[in-house]
Amino acid sequence: MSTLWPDHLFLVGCGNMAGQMLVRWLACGLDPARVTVLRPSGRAVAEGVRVISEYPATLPPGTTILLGMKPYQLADVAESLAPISDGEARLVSILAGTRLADLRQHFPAVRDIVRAMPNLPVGIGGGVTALCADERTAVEGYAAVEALMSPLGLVERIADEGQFNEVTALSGCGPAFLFRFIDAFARAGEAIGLSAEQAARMAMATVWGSANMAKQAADSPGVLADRVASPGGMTREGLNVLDADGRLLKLMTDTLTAARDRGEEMARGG
Ligand SMILES: NC(=O)c1ccc[n+]([C@@H]2O[C@H](COP(=O)([O-])OP(=O)(O)OC[C@H]3O[C@@H](n4cnc5c(N)ncnc54)[C@H](OP(=O)(O)O)[C@@H]3O)[C@@H](O)[C@H]2O)c1
Ligand code: PRO
Repeated sequence: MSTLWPDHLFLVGCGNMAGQMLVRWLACGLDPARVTVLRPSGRAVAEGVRVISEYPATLPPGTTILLGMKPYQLADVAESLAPISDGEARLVSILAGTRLADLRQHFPAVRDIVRAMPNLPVGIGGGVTALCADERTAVEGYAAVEALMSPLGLVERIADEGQFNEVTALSGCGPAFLFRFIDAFARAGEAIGLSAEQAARMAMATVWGSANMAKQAADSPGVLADRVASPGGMTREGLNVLDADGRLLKLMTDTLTAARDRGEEMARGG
């Protein structure tokens, strides 16, 4: 896997999201000596990884920078980071709602800039990472970032950056929606009379088994749902509730629309 890794990886921020990416990279063989994390708290990250809270005077040659702080901090971070980021550095941003054009404006000297949207399950190699680059980014630079993301799970190139907020709503925010679903599923089990612990255990195992089965099956999830439902049986009555007036589909569409629209507001500086 050694060809996956940049000569040096410089993480700006290492919280929930970038932290999970780093966990997976280290588990897959990235040498911690090749990693520097800049975080204001200076809190340790992992054995062998250097943590700093002030910007260095220079970055090592062949550095890939990962922007993993909050989107609104871009201007502040760029003020210190852009002067030490030359054309040899490669920049990857996971900042939600932050366009390639904004990144280019803040880092004019950097040639290879890739916008990425990972999600939290990357930490166990079961994530989704969407990528997008503009024409100024070299083909090899884009491919190198794609290779770096490959141990994290599914990697999808998005040709049209205009779809990046839709992608973020689906896969970037998606784990939150699914965690909420699992929680509600378990609590509904409790509401109809099961113990909280047993309902939580059984809901989780049901979701896990169904997701894995759906991933392997030749048939679509829609067909699989019908296969659970015996004519005139219990499942059909339940599905009728989810399906009435397209209720579940409408709920999910409204959820993704709200998340997508927030990304558009953020891109406008909101
Ligand atoms: N959470 C997700 O599921 C997810 C998914 C995709 C993309 N994202 C994107 O990932 C980014 C981080 O989100 P998160 O959920 O990981 O947030 P988080 O857990 O709050 O992490 C933010 C990180 O930024 C660091 N930081 C704070 N101020 C900084 C500064 N001035 N300069 C440099 N670093 C600074 C923090 O340092 P300390 O550790 O020292 O406090 C922390 O490590 C956001 O841009 C978000 O849009 C998040
Ligand atoms: N977390 C980020 C947010 O909530 C983006 C995807 C997941 O803005």
